[in-house]
Amino acid sequence: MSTGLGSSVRTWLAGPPSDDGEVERGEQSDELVAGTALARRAVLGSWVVFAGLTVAFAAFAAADVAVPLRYRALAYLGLMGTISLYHGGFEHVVNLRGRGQGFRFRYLLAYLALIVIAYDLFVLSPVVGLALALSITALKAGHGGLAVLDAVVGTDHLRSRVQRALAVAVRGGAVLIPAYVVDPGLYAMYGGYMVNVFEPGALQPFLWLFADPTVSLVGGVYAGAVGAHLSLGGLRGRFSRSWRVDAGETLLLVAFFLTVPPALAIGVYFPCWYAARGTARLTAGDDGPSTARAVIGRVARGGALPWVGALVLFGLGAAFLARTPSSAAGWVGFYSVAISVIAVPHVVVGAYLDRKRGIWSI
Ligand SMILES: CC1=C(/C=C/C(C)=C/C=C/C(C)=C/C=O)C(C)(C)CCC1
Repeated sequence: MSTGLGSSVRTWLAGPPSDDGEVERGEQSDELVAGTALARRAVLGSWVVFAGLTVAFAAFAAADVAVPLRYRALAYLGLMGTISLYHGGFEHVVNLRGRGQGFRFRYLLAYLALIVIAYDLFVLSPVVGLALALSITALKAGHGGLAVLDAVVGTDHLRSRVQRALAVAVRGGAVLIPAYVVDPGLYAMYGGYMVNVFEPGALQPFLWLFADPTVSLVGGVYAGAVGAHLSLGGLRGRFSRSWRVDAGETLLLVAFFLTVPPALAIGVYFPCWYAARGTARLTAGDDGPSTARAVIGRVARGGALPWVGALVLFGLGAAFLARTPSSAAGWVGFYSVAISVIAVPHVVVGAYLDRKRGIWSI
């Protein structure tokens, strides 16, 4: 399409976009990988938080101490509904800055149309909706994570589309698969809460997905993908700095999601990893703000309107629910459906269809 909204997944996988919207192949320029001290500090900060929580939860497990489900669920709802949701809107504000009225209108229209389609999918088949929700969550984490690596650290060890696709799969999969392997029953419970928003019991015929041999198979394939990603990157990038950072982060994410209980882990991941690093990434560009205060001010101003809009939409959704959840974990199910419905256009329109820039542009 000449509108600038056109399929670009393959282009994106080919490498980070350059200023004119084309992709760069092979070696990246120093400017691209330089980032700023601020962006690097945010990356470092995310490592500290994630390593700290991993150690803390490993210690809790060793001491047989469990954080009650209710508090984990409340932490998910609190962190996702504030920082993460706010940042999501801000990504579009940044992306639409300086674009023509016509483009903005088409962007918004495509966004709303996809919300309706994703919602209808949940209504027609909650289990297909759940599969879509999980896929879009992994794609957002995977592609968004790789974009930060492109901008702040560099990805010179990822030499092909296959390697970049593997990086997306491994980073995105980290958000879902380790926790699923550790406690498939808990996953089935949350998945159940998600489908129950539309059709109670819809997950019952699919409980084999949360038992062996499926769990072992999925875990085994994922472990193989992690191994392939790390070894291919190491060999092709000659164990360069970017490979060491990528490998360290990938293993940190896997350890985090193996140790921290799932809803809490996802609730920490999107605000404290995806949003924090995505915001810091902006400072790695030429025209981005360069102090923490300026960055926070810009996010606060830019994200307010879409945040209120999303909260109103979610509020309306909750008000018209046929069955109001009766527990905090039940609300996690509702919120996960709601955020996934808007995450579909977030990723598809905001990244894949936006050929020129996209929410993860540098
Ligand atoms: C809570 C939770 C789940 C679902 C989470 C989802 C679907 C989150 C979506 C987040 C998005 C799209 C964030 C965007 O910023 C699972 C994996 C079923 C089980 C474990 C707990």
